[in-house]
Amino acid sequence: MDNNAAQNVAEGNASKPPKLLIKGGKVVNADKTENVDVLVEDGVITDIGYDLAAPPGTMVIMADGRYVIPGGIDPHTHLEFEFMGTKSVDDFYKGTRAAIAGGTTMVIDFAIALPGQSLLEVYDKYRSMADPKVCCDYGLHVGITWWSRTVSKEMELLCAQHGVNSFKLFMAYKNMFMVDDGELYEAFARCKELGAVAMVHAENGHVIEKNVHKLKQAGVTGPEGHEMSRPEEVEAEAVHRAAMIASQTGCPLYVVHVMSESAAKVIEERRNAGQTTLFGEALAAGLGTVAPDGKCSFEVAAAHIMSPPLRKTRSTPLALMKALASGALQTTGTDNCTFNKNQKALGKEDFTKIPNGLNGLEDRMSVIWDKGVNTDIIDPQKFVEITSTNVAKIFNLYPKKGCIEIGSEADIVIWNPDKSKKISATTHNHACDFNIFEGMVVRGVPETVIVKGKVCYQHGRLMDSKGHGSFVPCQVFPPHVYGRREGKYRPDAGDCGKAKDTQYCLNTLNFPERQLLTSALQKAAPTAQRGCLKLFKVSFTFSLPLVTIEGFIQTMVPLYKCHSTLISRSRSHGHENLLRINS
Ligand SMILES: NC(=O)NCCC(=O)O
Ligand SMILES: [Zn+2]
Ligand SMILES: [Zn+2]
Repeated sequence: MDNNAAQNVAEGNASKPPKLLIKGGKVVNADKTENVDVLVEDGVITDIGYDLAAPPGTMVIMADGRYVIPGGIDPHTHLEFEFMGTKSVDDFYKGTRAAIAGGTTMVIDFAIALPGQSLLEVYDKYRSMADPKVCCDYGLHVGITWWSRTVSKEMELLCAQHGVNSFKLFMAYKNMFMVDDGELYEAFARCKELGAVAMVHAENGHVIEKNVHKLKQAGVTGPEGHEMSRPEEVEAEAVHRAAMIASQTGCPLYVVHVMSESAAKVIEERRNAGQTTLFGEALAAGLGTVAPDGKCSFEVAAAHIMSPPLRKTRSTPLALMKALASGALQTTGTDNCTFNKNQKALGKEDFTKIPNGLNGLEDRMSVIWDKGVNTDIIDPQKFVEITSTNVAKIFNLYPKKGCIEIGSEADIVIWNPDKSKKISATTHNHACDFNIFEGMVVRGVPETVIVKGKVCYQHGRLMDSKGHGSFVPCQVFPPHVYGRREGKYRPDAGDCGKAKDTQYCLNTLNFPERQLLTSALQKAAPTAQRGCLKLFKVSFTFSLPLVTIEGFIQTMVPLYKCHSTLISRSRSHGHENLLRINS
């Protein structure tokens, strides 16, 4: 490194980040691992290759023996969130600082409008809280807790003018955030029209209310009542219901904080049945720990309370990790929503008043590496996929984020798989006074964290990065979710009249997409015959998202035991969009 570059890094506040050359590391993307060097200029990756030379003024970072991975993207945080009569203590400064210390270089937070409140107003409020102080980039999901024509219109404005492409609906928190099935339907249908991703907090709020009432009648007021009131099936039922409504509206659905094996199973089953735009997110908390046993103090029990609850079942973390490994779940977040002990004490006499939420933002990457990679359940590529790439794809940030490619933003982590750390509230960078992973020793830590080309963390030291991050607009119609579109999306296009023989014009097939695709494939299948390897060929014209169809066919075709499947787009048959499967 030359003198100027060295001084910039030492000060940590250079206005223009120096050029960086990361040498000797193993670059891991979700789809490949290569021993290559990475050159960064002006916050962007400008070259990747063998033995790259350092241009003048370049800071060279040696990464021998370490992995070079895309910075983590946490799709689920609640920073300075006003909730249950108090406010989460990690604000956009402390929270994003803690994120960087753990190898996360972007967060997506939730701007949640209260019933009757304008979505635009709450969005503006979040922008003004976050913009001046975020240390890394951030995006916003908007929470919808009521339904009206105004809400519908504001969703459109948020998508068209404000860089929002995802909306969260709540099936729990009755009388606070909860919407009913009709409102879910309206919101999902609107998301589909706008090309947005619907998100859901899936728990049955009515059943929880009844259970709370029964528990209180029986004299249960302590924190143990929380999990008792929200058993696994209460979560699983809501996941199923939300997925069904998403299917009926044709809307992609992202289930946040999947906390139980039963809920993960519902997602897996529906995906296997063809609902391939159903996505599920596990949390660091659910992967790394379980609910404490009943003998612990109020303080400890309350600190672990979130919704859906951390499960007592000791097999849950492993089951969730396996669900990520198999692709049944796709992403990991944290739901970082931190409260101090004095805030948790609001529920000392009544468990329903304990503010729901816990930490994870700083520890997510190491906890998942330790519980997933070190145990051989996932490999480093899968780690990258579930901590960064899939989030970038689902929320349309890819390939700007979520990968190490030429042209991508330089959000890069040099990951030391051999170094360990002991997690503790006494040393963490969060604002809260408790850490649910207290005492856990994790092997695999970030050594250097580069955010948009600036070294923001190195060897345990955080550089001052207040305001270094910025808001990242997320565009609608993520190709990963809605398919690759050319021109205008045509959800209502009619039969083109050109489909012949084994061709089915899917323009005529609207809802429910899955059943219609199934029967179309079944009609094509006789030439293949169930269970044999005979060739068959079928072409579809479609107005549906390509990814939906590709994903569907990839799950369907093996049912017919076809030898191999090639799916390609063709324009040669006079169909604007022709999907051909050769098997
Ligand atoms: N999850 C939780 O307990 N707190 C944050 C709000 C939410 O995501 O439901
Ligand atoms: Zn939630
Ligand atoms: Zn949340």
